Amino acid sequence: MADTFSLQRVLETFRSSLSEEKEVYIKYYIAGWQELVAFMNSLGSVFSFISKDVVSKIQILENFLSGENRSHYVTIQSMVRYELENDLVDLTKRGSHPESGCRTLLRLHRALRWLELFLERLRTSSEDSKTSVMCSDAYNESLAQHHPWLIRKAVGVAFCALPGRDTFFDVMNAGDQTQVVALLGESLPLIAEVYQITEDLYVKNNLLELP
Ligand SMILES: CCCCCCCC/C=C\CCCCCCCC(=O)N[C@@H](COP(=O)(O)O)[C@H](O)/C=C/CCCCCCCCCCCCC
Repeated sequence: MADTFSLQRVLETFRSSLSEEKEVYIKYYIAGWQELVAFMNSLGSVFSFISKDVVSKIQILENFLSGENRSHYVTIQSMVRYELENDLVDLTKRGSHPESGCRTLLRLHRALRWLELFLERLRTSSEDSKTSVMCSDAYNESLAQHHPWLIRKAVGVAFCALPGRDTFFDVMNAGDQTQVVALLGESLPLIAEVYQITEDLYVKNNLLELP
């Protein structure tokens, strides 16, 4: 991974994650998250409890990708099929498969919705918009529904430490603000498509509430 964050690279990894048949390659999906985590780490230690959680989930998926059953973990679709057909998912309460690929990816999938909502707010924001407000509105509309009170409070504190809008535009390394807005406009439909394909798959298999 390169030293500096680049929104273009995030866009490319999510673009690579979509196959011609509209399946989602896990390898590129987690590569996109790795880029985002690198960005979050650069924001300071107040975010480390969040990045540790994402890194541990990426690690679980990477272990599947390199493990003996790796041929079943090429796409999210093949993973869901394999884990369900072989009873490898705890469906109602955590039991013998507490860290299945399906439940682990579901956590990142919910976070992808947060990212989509946040970036859309950033794209349409004005100069005096606050990143903490955009971030927390996007969070309340998505991930917060799945987090207990304590996590919601800790996340709220972390949001107060976010840099301002101009810094966000700068770190995206995509040129001036007009160019960043254009790139966000290009990235968002792609992120939304990856999100929707995964969402439809999870709905179809009744997997949206995995413990
Ligand atoms: C300029 C570039 C655009 C913005 C780049 C943003 C980079 C963000 C990178 C990562 C986002 C956070 C992803 C969070 C995943 C959370 C997964 C989750 O829900 N985990 C909880 C449930 O897991 P289990 O216990 O069931 O295994 C876990 O309990 C959560 C722990 C930590 C709190 C997670 C809070 C998420 C807040 C999302 C906003 C992040 C703000 C980052 C600011 C840029």
